[in-house]
Amino acid sequence: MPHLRSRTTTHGRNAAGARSLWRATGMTDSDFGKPIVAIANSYTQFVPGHVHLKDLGEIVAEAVAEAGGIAREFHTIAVDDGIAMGHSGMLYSLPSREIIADSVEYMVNAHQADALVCISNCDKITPGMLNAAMRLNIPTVFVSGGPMEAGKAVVVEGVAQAPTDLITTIAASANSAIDEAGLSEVERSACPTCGSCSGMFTANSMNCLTEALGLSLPGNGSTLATHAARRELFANAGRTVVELCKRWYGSDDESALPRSIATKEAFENAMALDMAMGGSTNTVLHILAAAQEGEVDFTISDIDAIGRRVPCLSKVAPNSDYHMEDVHRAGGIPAILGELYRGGLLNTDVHAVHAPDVATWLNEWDIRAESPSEKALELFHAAPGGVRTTKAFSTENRWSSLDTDAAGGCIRDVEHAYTKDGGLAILRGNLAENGAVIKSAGIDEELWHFQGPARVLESQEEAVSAILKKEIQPGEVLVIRYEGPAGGPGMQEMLHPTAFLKGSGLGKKCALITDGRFSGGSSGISVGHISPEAAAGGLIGLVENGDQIVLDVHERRLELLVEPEVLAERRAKMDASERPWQPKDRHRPITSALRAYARMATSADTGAVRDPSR
Ligand SMILES: CC(C)(O)[C@@H](O)C(=O)O
Ligand SMILES: [Mg+2]
Repeated sequence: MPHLRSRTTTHGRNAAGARSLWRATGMTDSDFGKPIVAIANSYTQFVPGHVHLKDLGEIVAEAVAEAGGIAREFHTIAVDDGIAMGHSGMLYSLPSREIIADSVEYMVNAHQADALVCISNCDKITPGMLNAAMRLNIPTVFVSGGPMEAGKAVVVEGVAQAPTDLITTIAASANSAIDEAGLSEVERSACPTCGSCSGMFTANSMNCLTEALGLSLPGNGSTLATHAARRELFANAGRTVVELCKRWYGSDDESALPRSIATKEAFENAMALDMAMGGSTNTVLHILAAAQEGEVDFTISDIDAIGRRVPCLSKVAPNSDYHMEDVHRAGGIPAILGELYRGGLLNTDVHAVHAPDVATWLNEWDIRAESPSEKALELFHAAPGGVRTTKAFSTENRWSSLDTDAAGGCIRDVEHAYTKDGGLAILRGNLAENGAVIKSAGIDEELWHFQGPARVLESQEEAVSAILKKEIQPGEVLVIRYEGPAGGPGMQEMLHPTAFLKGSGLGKKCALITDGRFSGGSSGISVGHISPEAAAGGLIGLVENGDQIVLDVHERRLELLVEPEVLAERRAKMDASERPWQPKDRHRPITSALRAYARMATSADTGAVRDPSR
C-alpha cells in the first residue's frame, strides 16, 4: 500500500520541525495523517478568465475538509494571451506553460502534498497544470474557471456583428468600413463577463479536452463562469480528489492516478473530441506535451490518423456564430462524446475521475442518451446572465429548452457531420517534413486546396505591418518564419495577422503558413507549427518571394514547388552564410528568461517542451 507522501513531513520524531510549521499554517493534531491536497489556483486580476477565481479555492478546500482531507492552496501565474497579443508580450505565452508546470511540481514536491486540484482556465494554464499532473502522477482533479458569456449583438453601419467576441473586435479594428464609434460599440460588447473568451478558442478547447481525458468533471468545459451551476463543479472537485486519495493511498487502487486515467486510449478520445468540435490548433501542441510528460506513446501521427477518421460535428466561433453557451445548451462535451460513441468512434476501455467506465459516464451525463440523469438535464439548462460582471456564479438563468437537434443544431451526429474529416488536419510535405497543423473547420471545403506565390515575412510584426499597409495581394501565401519554439522564441500566436487579413477582406483570398502558431480565434487558410522550424534548418527558412506553394487538406500536403537542386543550392548558401538560419533585419530584444526557454525548446511536432539535455 503506498504511504501518504505527506507522512514524510507529518510523522515521526524527525518531522517535528515540519510539523511545527504545519501547525503555524493552522493544522492541528487531528490533521496529521489526512491527505494533504494542494490546490493550484491560477487567480489573477490581470486575466478575465481568472479574475473571479480568488475565493473559489475555498469552496474546494471546504469540500476537501468535509470529505476528510486537508487542503493547502497556492497560486500560479497566468498570461492573458489576448492582452499579450501582437507585441513582444506574446513571446512569453508558450514558455509560461513550462513555468506553470514547474511551479506546480515545485510546490507539490517541496511540501510532499498527496493530491492536487488544478483551478485553471486560460490558454497555457490548463496545459501547464496538465503537464504537472502527468509528471507528478498523484490523484488530481481539474476544474477550470469556465467560459465567458458571448457579447451581445451590435449593428454597425447596417451590418450585424452578432454575437460579438474578442475576435470580432480584433477583426473590426482592421476593417475600414467600421468607424471609431462602431468599433467602440463592438469593443464594449465583446467581452461582457469573467471567464475564458467565449468561442472555441484555446482555453475552452483545452478545458473541454480535460473532460474527455477523464481528468475533470462533466460540464467542466462548457458551464459558464457566471452560472451558479458551476459552484458544484468546484465542491465536487474537492470531494472527488479525496475519494481518489482513499482509493490510491487506502486501497492501492492505481486506477485513481492521472496516468491510469489519461492513457493512450484516453488521449485518442480527447483528440477525437477535438476533431469533432474543431478545437484550437494549440491543442495539438499541448496534448503532445502532456503525453510526453506522462510517458504516453501518443504522437503527431496518431493525431493525423484520428483527424482522418473522426468527422467534424460542431462548428463554434470563430468557425460559426455559436459560442460555448450554445455548446452547453446542446449538452456540452458529454453530448459530443455521446455522438462519437454512437458512431463507434470512441475508445470504450477508459474511465474518468468520476466514472468507472464510459457507459456509466455517458448514461448519466449525455443528454441525448436514453435516460440521462436529472442532474445532467438541469446542468445543461444553465444559460447566460446577460449582465456585465466579474463575479463567478452570479446568474441562475435557465434555457427554456435544450438543443437536441442532431441534424442542424450546435452539435450534430455523425450522419449529419459538417465534413467527414476532422476539424484539424496534420499536413506534411517538403515544407513540413515533421508535420504542420491546419484548422480545416475554419475554412470552407472548396478552399482546402490553395496554391499561390510566397510572400516572405521575417516576423509577425512585419506581417501585420504589410497587411495593414495593404501590401498583400489576393492569392498570395504569406510565409511568416523564425517564429518557432526556438526561433521566436516561444511560437507567437498569429491572431493579429489572421484577424487583420479577415478584416481586410483577404481571409479567403490568401493563405498564411508559419512555424509559429495560431490563436484558437484564428481562422482562414492558416497553417502553423511547421516542423522543422526555420531556426532549426527547416525548408521554410529557404522560401523566397514568388516561390509557388501548394497546400491541400484532403491530401494532407504542404509543398514548396521549387526544384530540389535549387533548394540544395539555397541550403548550401544558407549554411555558409554569416548568420545561418536566423531572420534578416530583425531587431528583437530577447531576455535571458526567454533565451533559457529557447535554448531547451524542442520542435512543435513534439509539443515544444524543453529538453534539458540540449
Ligand atoms: C486570446 C485567445 C482567443 O485566447 C487566443 O490566445 C487563443 O489561443 O485562443
Ligand atoms: Mg492563445
